[in-house]
Amino acid sequence: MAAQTAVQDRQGGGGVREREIAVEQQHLDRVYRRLEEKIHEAEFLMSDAAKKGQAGTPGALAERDAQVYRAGVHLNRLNSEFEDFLFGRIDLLRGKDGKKGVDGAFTSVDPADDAIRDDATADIAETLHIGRIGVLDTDYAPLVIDWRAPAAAPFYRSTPVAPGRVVRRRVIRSKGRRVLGVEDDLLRPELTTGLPVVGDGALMAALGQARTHTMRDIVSSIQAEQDMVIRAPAASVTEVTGGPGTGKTAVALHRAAYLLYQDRRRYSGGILCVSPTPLLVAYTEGVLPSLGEEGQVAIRAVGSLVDGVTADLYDEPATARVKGSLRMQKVLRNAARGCLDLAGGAPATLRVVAFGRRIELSAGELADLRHSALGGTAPLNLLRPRARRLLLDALWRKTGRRFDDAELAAEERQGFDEDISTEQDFTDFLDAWWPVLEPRRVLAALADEKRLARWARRVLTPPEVRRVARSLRRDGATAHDVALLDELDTVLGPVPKPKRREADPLDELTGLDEVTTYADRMPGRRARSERLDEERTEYAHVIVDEAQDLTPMQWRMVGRRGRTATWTIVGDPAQSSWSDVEEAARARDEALGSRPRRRFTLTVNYRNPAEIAEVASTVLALAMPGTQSPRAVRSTGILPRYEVAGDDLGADVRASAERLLAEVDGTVGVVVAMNRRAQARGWLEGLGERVVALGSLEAKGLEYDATVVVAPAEIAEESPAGLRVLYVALTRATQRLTVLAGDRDAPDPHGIPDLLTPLA
Ligand SMILES: Nc1ncnc2c1ncn2[C@@H]1O[C@H](COP(=O)(O)OP(=O)(O)OP(=O)(O)O)[C@@H](O)[C@H]1O
Repeated sequence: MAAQTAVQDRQGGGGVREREIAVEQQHLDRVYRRLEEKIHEAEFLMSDAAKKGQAGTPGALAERDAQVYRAGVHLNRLNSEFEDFLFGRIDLLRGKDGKKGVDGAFTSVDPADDAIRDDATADIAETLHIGRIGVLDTDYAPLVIDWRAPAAAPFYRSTPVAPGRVVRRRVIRSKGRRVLGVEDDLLRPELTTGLPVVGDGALMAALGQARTHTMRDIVSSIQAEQDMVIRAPAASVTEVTGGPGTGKTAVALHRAAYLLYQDRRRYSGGILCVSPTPLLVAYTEGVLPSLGEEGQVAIRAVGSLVDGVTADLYDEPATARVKGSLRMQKVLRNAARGCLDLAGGAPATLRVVAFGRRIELSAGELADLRHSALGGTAPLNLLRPRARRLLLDALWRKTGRRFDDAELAAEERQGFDEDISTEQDFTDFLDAWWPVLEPRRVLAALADEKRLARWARRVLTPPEVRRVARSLRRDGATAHDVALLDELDTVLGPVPKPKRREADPLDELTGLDEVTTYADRMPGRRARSERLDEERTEYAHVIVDEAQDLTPMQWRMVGRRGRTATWTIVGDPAQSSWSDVEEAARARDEALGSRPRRRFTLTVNYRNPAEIAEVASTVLALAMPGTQSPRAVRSTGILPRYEVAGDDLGADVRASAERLLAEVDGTVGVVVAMNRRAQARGWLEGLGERVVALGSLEAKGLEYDATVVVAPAEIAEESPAGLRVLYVALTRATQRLTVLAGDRDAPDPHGIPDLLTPLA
């Protein structure tokens, strides 16, 4: 019966949709009335706190700060204009144990034994609305359940196969205070409950929407296998693999929001999310604020993990391979030591005057001293005091002074040390002989091929040396250089800072760990929050997106930021642009140590229609034979278009892009080989903001309504991992794909390049 009702309503039976929208509107109105009351309460608390500001005793001030903090956070969240503050509803059968949890909802997942009568009728015992934050009514009944609360889990987890207590799942679409639509999924179609069912389900509605240049959250349509990952306990390492479009990035970001909700105090230590490119950071960084979370999560490109450096260049694949390999550790250690000699200006000998006569350390003696100072593994800048001491010891020995009385000897020695070490000649010598080294200076020194060859002897081959030196002579840095700088930071140790200025009174004001969102937004405190962000080098949780692309040296860099952290790592080996997959896997193991890992696999492709996924899978079969493609969740009936470029590649690319712009409402991405990036931008000039040109490596993680993949063979031949990079390029479109064969492709009579032709 109910199933029949559903069918009728999906076919647009009467005013059911309008009636159901009106029902949800009523609920939303009630929620907003309650929110307004709570905003007034929070405002009252704020002004009350301001009055206490005049009280003056330390206890009152601390209480005031805590109160201002709490009220501010609250007010901020309430005032945020969420496009769809309330987005879900579940109608449930009576639960097994009839117990309620702290959020006011029944806790049992399973229906009571007698919840369903013999004639397959049942009553709805509980209706829960799900939203971005929880709201309780004056009588503590839940008006809205936070999507991360345990009571909201069935909204995401229930499936027709395992529905639990859920009879109907509804996604509510609203804008501001207006409900615009509802989409229902009936999870127990066999039951008669009298619930109307409207629409075709929320997932398909979400997937069909036009894309913009920023990622949307998926909070209203998270699927069961994704929910398992999002809510997995934060123990040690959570590893998620899955093909393109399976929601790995989305899931990782929602997990960050979930972890903060679960244990805000623990994660006040910060969550770091590492992304492969600045483009992917820009694409994803709006998701957490839309989930009501910001402040505690830093999303950074792997090339922006070291303060003061931004990677704005790319390395050729062969250079990246060398710079990313673990062999660079040895080269950098040699270089750091070598740089002690390079600083220049240190006289060959050290001469000082003591006790009225000259004393001198010869070049040979100095070399021995340096050798013994360097024994051990401490960072070079931290060895400077030791080097200074060894110099003073050696000079003292040269004075030939002997004392029978130990106390007198110690006194004399102390006087000697003070005299010598304040002498200009000695301090100048020390600065030149054991200079304080900065990572950038050492890295710059590697640009000299002869020097690098010396430091890399028996570690890198001559062609490798040439490549690395040449790449470092450019102005700017790559994401691989940033990992080298970070390694050097460890090899060299901290650069002694000039004396600290007076303590900032704000440092004392916020004893609370959760300085956070509210404090960040207070005018005048911005500078402090930025400073905190800069100073934070260790995090409580580290998320690595596109983990398959981190080089061993980058793993070391990221690993240093999460020594005591829990981890979420998402990636897909089939999309790796790193040529030595095994070396990267070893480095990952080293970064993660022996922490236990919990593994998940996502299996459904939500991005590409089946028609596009099929083309991509032919390339996957070449790139990683035997790898399973994820199952595309929908099909559009629109086949990829194949074209063959003529003499003017640029004009053909532009024409393809123009055609796609006319066919889709949202974005168009044009993917070219890395060395054509600038050229491609020129081809698309004037076509507007909906279209972008991307180098193959820049396309990682992004998506567009439509894409043009230009000259597949060029992309595939760019590097040893080229076929995997091409696989990435082919999996970016949500609706339409055009493949434009170039010079190096061998298209068949239908224009299909040989690389994209299924193997016989
Ligand atoms: N449950 C869902 N509901 C709605 N949209 C979803 C869902 N899961 C994923 N998507 C959408 O599918 C697209 C792909 O998601 P995402 O970028 O997170 O995938 P990915 O696995 O990281 O892909 P890739 O490996 O290609 O980078 C996004 O547009 C995302 O919003």
